[in-house]
Amino acid sequence: MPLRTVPSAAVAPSSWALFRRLLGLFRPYRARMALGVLLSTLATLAGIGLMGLSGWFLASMGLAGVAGASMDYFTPAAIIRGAAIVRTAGRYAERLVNHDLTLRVLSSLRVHLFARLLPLAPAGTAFLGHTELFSRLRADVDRLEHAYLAVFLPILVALIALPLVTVVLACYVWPVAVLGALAVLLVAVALPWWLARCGVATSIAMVETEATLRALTSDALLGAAELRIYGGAAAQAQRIAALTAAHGRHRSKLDRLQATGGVLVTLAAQLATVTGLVLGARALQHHAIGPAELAMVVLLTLAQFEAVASLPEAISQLRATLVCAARVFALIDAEPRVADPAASTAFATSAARADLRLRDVHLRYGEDRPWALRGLDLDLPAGRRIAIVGPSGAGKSSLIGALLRFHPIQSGSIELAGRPLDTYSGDAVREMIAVVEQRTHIFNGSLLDNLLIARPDATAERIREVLGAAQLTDVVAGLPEGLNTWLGEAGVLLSGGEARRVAIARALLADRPIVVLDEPTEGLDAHAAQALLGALARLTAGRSVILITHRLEGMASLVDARLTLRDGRIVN
Ligand SMILES: Nc1ncnc2c1ncn2[C@@H]1O[C@H](COP(=O)(O)OP(=O)(O)OP(=O)(O)O)[C@@H](O)[C@H]1O
Repeated sequence: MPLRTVPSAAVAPSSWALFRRLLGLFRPYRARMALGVLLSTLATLAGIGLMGLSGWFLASMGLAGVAGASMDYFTPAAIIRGAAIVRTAGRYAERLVNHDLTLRVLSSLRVHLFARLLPLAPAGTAFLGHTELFSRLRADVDRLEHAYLAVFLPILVALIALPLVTVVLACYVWPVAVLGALAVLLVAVALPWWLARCGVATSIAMVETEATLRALTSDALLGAAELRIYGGAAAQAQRIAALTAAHGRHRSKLDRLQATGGVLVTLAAQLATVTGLVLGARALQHHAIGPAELAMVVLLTLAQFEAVASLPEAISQLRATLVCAARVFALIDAEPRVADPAASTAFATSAARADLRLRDVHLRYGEDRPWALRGLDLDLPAGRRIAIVGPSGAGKSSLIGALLRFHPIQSGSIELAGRPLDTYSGDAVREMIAVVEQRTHIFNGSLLDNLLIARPDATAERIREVLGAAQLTDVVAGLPEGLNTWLGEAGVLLSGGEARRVAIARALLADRPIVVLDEPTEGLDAHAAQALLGALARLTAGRSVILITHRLEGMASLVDARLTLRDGRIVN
């Protein structure tokens, strides 16, 4: 079973453009960002200073002891203690501010992404699938914190802190300062660049493998019953195992690269320190510095690497982060297939005006796909009730999709209340039409939550009324906590027929002038179906009804006329 993965084209925008766009998300939080950078720089400088000062202090104390001289150790000891406190407190505060900032950015990004996704559904999201969308909303967004915390912040801190260290070192032994700066540049720029180059293909492959693995695992869990019935579990498990192994290979290649980076950083730091020691000793010989200052210079040379030590690892992971960013931005940038007009026509909400008129409507799901609707004409004056009867594949669901502005029509016209449908926003159209679909989604919440989606301010009396009309009163009485019973994921506590009735109750509660009923009695026994139809007739009185079905049997009393849909057009 082939699964869609992230197309490599998803990483097409340049890394730099992606990185800049990613950082742009932090712009509204400039003040917090400045505070985070300041605290981080302070903590880093305090750590480096602590090392240098300690070296100087211990060496001075030792020398004073050997020479039998007295020395004021209170002041340097107090400064060292102060630096230690600044380092610890600064690190704590820095974590607090920077992680809080990142979480704020990611949660607002998630909300924004979700808001962008809704208008895309269902036409623009169906091709990706739920797992892929969920994966982008969760895992990809989570990974984006890496760009700020592990890459941008350390680079900025190093850019501010290290020139200061270089200046201090240059005041004592300038060749050590120059050498230290060169070694730090090597570690902070050349090494990460090389590591990123070596890991680029693996990083992309790893993100793609992770996404496919998530999709495959979720598919296997959702289809567990089918896999067991038809014996496909072993093959699915094999596919998951193969992908897990591939993921492991990518991961260990990146880990090896990171480990190599770590070794090279340590090597560069130690080489710089030894060379600093040699150059410092020469300065000592020429009486340019004292012995205690030599200890300070050598330890400062070593300590400055603390500011850049994590960069090679962070930058080697940057590519994977940017791949995730590309996946997230691709969703944000996706244009809805059905665009809302710049200014939506306001509805005169009276049900009496909700005439529907379709002329020569053509709809298909892709240029290479056959027409699902081909020249469909339909008139539904306000308050009229019609049945559209057609075999499977005739275009019944496509008609609903076109009416709700979920799918664009390629030609023809649809008018609602005398105006073209495309002069209304999708939301405005959907405020006029309630639909009970064939495949009803029951949300992971209580029965009451599921009803209130349609009308959050519904009164208890109205809820009782629609429950009665949808033949749900006994079902609710049998639930452990009545209306407040948690229905579980996808309403697992309900039978198919009960879920259908909840959807009907929801549509009735929505109280819209046009009601579309897609196979309302499917899943009900003859007695329950009759009772439901009677209730539907009463409750939909005065509204337009489109009853969509394969067979009208037993439901004819609900409608005034019967139309037949075949091959995408009304044939009688
Ligand atoms: N999202 C989609 N992408 C591509 N093709 C689609 C899509 N939805 C429907 N089709 C195609 O459009 C045609 C009409 O399908 P539609 O679902 O509208 O028929 P239907 O009458 O509702 O069928 P059924 O009664 O089986 O639900 C079919 O050939 C179907 O394969």
